[in-house]
Amino acid sequence: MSRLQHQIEVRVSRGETAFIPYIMAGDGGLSALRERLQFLEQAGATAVELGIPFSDPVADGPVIQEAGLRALAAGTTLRGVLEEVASFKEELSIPLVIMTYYNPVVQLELTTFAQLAEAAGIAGVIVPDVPLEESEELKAALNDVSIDLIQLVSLTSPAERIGRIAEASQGFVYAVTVNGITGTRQSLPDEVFTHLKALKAVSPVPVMAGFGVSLPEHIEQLGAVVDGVIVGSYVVDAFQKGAEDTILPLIGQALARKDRLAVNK
Ligand SMILES: O=P(O)(O)OC[C@@H](O)[C@@H](O)c1c[nH]c2ccccc12
Repeated sequence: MSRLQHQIEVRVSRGETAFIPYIMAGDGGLSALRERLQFLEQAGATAVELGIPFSDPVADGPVIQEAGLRALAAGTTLRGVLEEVASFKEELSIPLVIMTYYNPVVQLELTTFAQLAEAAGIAGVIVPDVPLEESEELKAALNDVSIDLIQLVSLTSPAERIGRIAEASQGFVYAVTVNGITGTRQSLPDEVFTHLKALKAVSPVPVMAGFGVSLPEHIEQLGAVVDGVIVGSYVVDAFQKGAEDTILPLIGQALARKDRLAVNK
């Protein structure tokens, strides 16, 4: 079974909400990566989504875009990140998910990417600009080395498409809770919860909700309907300010057991 799916299910079976922070690889220099990953593992993250900087990040909001620019200025490349992770992977026990646009993958070549990712112990890959219909080749290359290809689903897609995406997704399915770009915000619209429940009901893999999650309340509310949350901009901003301790209350909320009676009903 998928390592990612297993880790998420372990957390959920304990009554927790799975928590996947996103960080931009190479922000703060590639040498900061190892320490940041260790910090997140020790703090209780379920897995980490590791972003690869790219010059044209169409889905990224301003915080992630700026982190990407800093990482690019520091000379960060997809190959460099994977080689760096390979050098310390034994020290980490939580799974890593690479988030990259397709262009850097194509430049590296699909099979080289898959081999380097395998050598780095990567568990899953997210490529937001490869739609389901065009993902076969990428999926085959990754599955050859036992790496999951995670699909993103927009909650406003037709029900039939949502079902197909969840069926095809491996490790978990990434539920995008806002139309638009990444970034923090105050409250989650009501219809998000209705859509998430519908997705959860049809998905054979765990459902992780991301985009705009930045407060403990968001995690409490989302944890009641899905398996976990992904937090990007808040985490990237915290590391950049040297204020990573402000991530701890979010992880604390995710680790707090939900009311078991309610959950088991
Ligand atoms: O930053 P937010 O709103 O917390 O959302 C997570 C997001 O940043 C991360 O998962 C991500 C960064 N870039 C992406 C591009 C597409 C999908 C997802 C992402």
